[in-house]
Amino acid sequence: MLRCHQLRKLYEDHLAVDGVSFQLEPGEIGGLVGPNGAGKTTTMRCLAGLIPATGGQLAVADCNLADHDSASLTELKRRLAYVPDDPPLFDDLTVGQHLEFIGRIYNVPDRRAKASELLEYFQLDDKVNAGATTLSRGMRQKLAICCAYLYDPQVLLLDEPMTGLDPPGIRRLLQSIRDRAAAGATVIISSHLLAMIEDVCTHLIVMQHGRLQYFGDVQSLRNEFPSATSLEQAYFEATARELSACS
Ligand SMILES: Nc1ncnc2c1ncn2[C@@H]1O[C@H](COP(=O)(O)OP(=O)(O)OP(=O)(O)O)[C@@H](O)[C@H]1O
Repeated sequence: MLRCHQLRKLYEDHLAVDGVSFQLEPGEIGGLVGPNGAGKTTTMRCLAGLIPATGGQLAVADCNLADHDSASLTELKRRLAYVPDDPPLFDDLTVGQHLEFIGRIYNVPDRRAKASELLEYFQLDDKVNAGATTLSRGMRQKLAICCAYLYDPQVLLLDEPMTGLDPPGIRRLLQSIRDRAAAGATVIISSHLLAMIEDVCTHLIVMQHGRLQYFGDVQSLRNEFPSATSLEQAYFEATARELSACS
């Protein structure tokens, strides 16, 4: 379960996230969308416990992040995976060594078999001995996703996960997200590729200028924007509402 209540994040004098609230249950997939600078990555980083929130209450995978204390953060790390849009890898490790390392620190049973399965699924099996610095952009992204999946986190936060992926890679990633949710994970996927996430999301979280413009399940979205025939159209209507309210 993931609960974000009145989240605020101030960077010095810039209010990047301003009172954002939403909630997702196990099995639900939230599409986090909004223009550049809307506060999506900041929200994800707060939910992942990487940066402290300035205000609000965050409960992620049964960990209360209000105090940002180290015990909660350690427990959260066991239960959550955050894949940033430009995942940091270890330059000195090969693909296989990345998975071996993550498997060891998370104490994953059958880590070798799981790692092989993931590498095969994401068509990285022929790169098992390749150094991280020799990978293409899309391969780096796939490896980071394999590392995240290896320990079966309860909550997955994927920031622009399709960046650099080829069409088969995107298709496999989206199917894997559906499968993870069907197995009980809670997932947030942030993306500008609205047409691609449309079929996978159960909920939509629209942010703009740090504020929540819309949160609800896909059915409510259809009721809220009855004339919109696609997620993209609903997105434009949701983000235009604020502009018209300001003018
Ligand atoms: N470390 C930081 N210090 C100061 N301001 C920051 C910092 N990180 C982000 N910001 C600002 O906070 C706002 C939200 O940034 P954020 O990266 O969360 O947006 P985003 O919705 O993820 O954007 P994009 O779609 O471009 O990735 C922006 O105005 C950005 O300039």
